[in-house]
Amino acid sequence: MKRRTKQPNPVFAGLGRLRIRVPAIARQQARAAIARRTAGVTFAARLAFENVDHFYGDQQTLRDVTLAAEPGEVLCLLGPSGSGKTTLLRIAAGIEPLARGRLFLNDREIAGPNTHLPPERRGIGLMFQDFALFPHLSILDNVRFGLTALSSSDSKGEALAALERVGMVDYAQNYPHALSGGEQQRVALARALAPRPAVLLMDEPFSGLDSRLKDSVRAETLAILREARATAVVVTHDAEEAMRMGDRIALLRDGALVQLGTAEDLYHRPANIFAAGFFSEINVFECRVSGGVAQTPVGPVKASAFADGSPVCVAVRLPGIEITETPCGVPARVVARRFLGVEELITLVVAGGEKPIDARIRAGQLRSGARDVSVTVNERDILVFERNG
Ligand SMILES: Nc1ncnc2c1ncn2[C@@H]1O[C@H](COP(=O)(O)OP(=O)(O)OP(=O)(O)O)[C@@H](O)[C@H]1O
Repeated sequence: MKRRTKQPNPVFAGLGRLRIRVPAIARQQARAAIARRTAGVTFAARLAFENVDHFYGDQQTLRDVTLAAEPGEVLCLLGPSGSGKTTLLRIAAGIEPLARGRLFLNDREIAGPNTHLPPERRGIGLMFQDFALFPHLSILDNVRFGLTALSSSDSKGEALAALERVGMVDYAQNYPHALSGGEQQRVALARALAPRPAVLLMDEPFSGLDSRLKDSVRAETLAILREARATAVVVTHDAEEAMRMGDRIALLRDGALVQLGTAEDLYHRPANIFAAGFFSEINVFECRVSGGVAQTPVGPVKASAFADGSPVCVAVRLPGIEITETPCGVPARVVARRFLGVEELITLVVAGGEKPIDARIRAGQLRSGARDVSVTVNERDILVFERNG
């Protein structure tokens, strides 16, 4: 059972979204504060994990994880549920101890066998999945919460500047329950960025938003992170979100790092079949190599890097399968079609294949009623892996 130290969700009291105008003087203060601070630039740092292990009781949660977020970069931690993404963030924030390994902020060790810098001294900001705004505090006071080291007027100026940056300064006197999910997300971002953390950690920051709002809020958040030049580590389980946001992506599975690279690296050169399947829909065929070729139900595939007799997995991306009624490839029969708008999902049985395969084609490309077809495969959509890789 998970225990997380999250603040309670704001209470939605069903009140209308009343926008309480802040005085013009407050907006001027906010703009002046931004101008003084060269657009609220943070001092981005490098956050590095070295050989980190972690356990919850007997269960090993992280296994020898080594990775770093470079200054000013957005690094996405991607992986299925339970792969250890949140645990890695909690270790970085200092709210979870590590069992082995070291954590560095620039060259300074902040956690290790003999070191544990408390969370409040790390200069690392944490933004939770549910935004964790305090329902009893105004938006302004929510953002001022992390600025207690400043004088009252400075903290007000900084908080207003942070709200101005996310386009929420006019809501400063409102309370969280009167804001939409997207507005709350922006306030949470302002609160996390206001103390100018060296690194900002974000745990599934868009998961509470509906899919339409998600795209725009994600784009805005990315723009704000870029403007603030913050180093950000963003947790997500959605590969497309990681590709949209991350300068680089760290893919985790069962607490271990599978691959670290750009979206292009992970899509075009996945380290194994798991990474390939995480970034695209694939058909998988298990076969043995003979004479540098793997014989699959959709035809022979070049596998010259593998010795004769090697067991391999051949992954074929769904859009890489071409279907025509002209007999020119492997004979197949259409057994199901699903219209998806721009595309169509086609399920086929291929002569000699044990199980049906899927293809994604442009909608309308294949005559309705087409049954006996030919299948060819685009070489760039084929990936071959060692069977146990
Ligand atoms: N407080 C806890 N006590 C015991 N086990 C925990 C605790 N928190 C997490 N776990 C377990 O540790 C493993 C990793 O959890 P973690 O939350 O880091 O994964 P995650 O990749 O963030 O998953 P999700 O995407 O579902 O949030 C899981 O098996 C989870 O059940």
